[in-house]
Amino acid sequence: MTTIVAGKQYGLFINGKWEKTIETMDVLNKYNQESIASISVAEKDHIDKAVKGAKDALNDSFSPYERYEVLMKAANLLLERGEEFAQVLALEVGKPIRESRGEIERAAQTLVISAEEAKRIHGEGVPVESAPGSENRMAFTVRVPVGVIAAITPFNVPVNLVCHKIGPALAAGNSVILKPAEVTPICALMLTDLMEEAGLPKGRLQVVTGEGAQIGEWLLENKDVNMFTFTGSPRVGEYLRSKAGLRKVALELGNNSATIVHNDANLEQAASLIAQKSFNNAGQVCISVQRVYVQEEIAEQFIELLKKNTEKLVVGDPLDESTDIGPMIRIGEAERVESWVNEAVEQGATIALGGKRNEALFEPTILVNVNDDMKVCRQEVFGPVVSVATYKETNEVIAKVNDSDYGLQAGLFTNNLQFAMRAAREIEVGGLIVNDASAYRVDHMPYGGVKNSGNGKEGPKYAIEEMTEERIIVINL
Ligand SMILES: NC(=O)C1=CN([C@@H]2O[C@H](COP(=O)(O)OP(=O)(O)OC[C@H]3O[C@@H](n4cnc5c(N)ncnc54)[C@H](O)[C@@H]3O)[C@@H](O)[C@H]2O)C=CC1
Ligand SMILES: O=C(O)[C@H](O)CS(=O)(=O)O
Repeated sequence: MTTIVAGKQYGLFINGKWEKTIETMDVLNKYNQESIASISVAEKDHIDKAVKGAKDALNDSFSPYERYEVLMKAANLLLERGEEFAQVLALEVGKPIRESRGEIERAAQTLVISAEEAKRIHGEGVPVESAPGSENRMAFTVRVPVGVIAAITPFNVPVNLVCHKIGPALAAGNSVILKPAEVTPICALMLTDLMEEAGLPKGRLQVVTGEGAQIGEWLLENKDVNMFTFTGSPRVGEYLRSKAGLRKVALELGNNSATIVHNDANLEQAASLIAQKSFNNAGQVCISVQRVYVQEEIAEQFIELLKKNTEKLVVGDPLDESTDIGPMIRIGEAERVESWVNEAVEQGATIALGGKRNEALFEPTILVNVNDDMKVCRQEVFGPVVSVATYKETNEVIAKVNDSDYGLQAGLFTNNLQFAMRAAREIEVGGLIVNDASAYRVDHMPYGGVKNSGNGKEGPKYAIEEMTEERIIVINL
């Protein structure tokens, strides 16, 4: 185990200082359930001190170019320490080491993109003089930071999704109070050290750890928090929105991602990509492929190819270079997934591959003969299970994909341009990925969903728009 975390107690990061608390929470190695380190548990006064410090920091200048320099330095430091972060990711998330390295590379990219966007924040000229009586006036808009942003992040992608919050927020001139997931907080705490080393001015980033619901309440009560940006479950997202009042709330929530395989698709390509993107991070990715709709006449051939690609995947210790699928975040979550699979079988589904659990490890599982009302289709599995159903024609499959409370991203394998463009218009999602699976994402693209998948867009350029206010300046000459 990497020595940097072994047995360490991490403090809260408030106004540039680490503060340890008497009460602590253990962070577990998700493969063997042993404690790897502990985190401090914030009390209300810590939260209020952090919010005040974040607000006060807004008075200290931090120019766009300085933000660019700090974020670029942070990206370089992250790449230099990539292996350390990857090892900790593998420990605290259970994410296979090869996949963890990929997350670090993406997170550094997210910081670079944020740095570049820091230099491109602008308003526009507004031709007020075209209004009768305004011939002698001129106007333009400017974008100003919203102020203090509370950023709350999920357990599954704890480096890149933290960077998707703090990168754009800092690039736009805000201060951030980060509350990482209590089950996978260590990388965020390591990132905090790194941001300070990169020259981030004191107070611009505050990091608090502890009981999510309790800290959430204290942040909601504090009216000096100007915005909430949340990535996590619809349950919590909806709660935050209901309590935030008139403050901005950006929500990146759940999904039960569908991917369509049409009869003219490249089946080898579809089966390979869907196998990979159904089981990354043990399926704990909100755009992970969960529902596959394959056209009837090619279904048998496709399912065999999907099985062939899936049975190659190695389940095991995330620190082992050969591992493709590590443990789920909790044994309880693996037990939930197991119960959903067993319930689907009782309702008529067939396990084409997998279905077995060993503690927190769950085999990559393919279900067939499913129907859309089974939990494994209707709800968000957030585990290594993909359900394959068939369809006859395009109207039917578009309706099936849209028959969901969620709408984050969907995939469509076809070479039929008319069908692809019709799907682009009619499938109710934030992103349609043609000739790849629903789980495609690069960090500068607009990313966010509709319906219960949330609102707003991430991707630094788009997040910055949400993390700034547009102000018009009119001059009467
Ligand atoms: N749309 C997206 O980009 C993503 C969505 N997700 C979603 O997140 C979920 C899995 O992540 P989890 O961490 O289990 O989600 P979660 O909603 O349980 O927790 C997310 C964060 O919210 C905090 N939290 C919990 N209760 C809270 C409350 N009452 N007030 C304020 N904060 C609270 C937690 O401590 C954690 O930091 C899945 O539903 C998944 O779909 C995960 C990753 C990306
Ligand atoms: O949806 C998630 O879990 C992540 O946003 C997907 S990604 O950013 O890791 O591609």
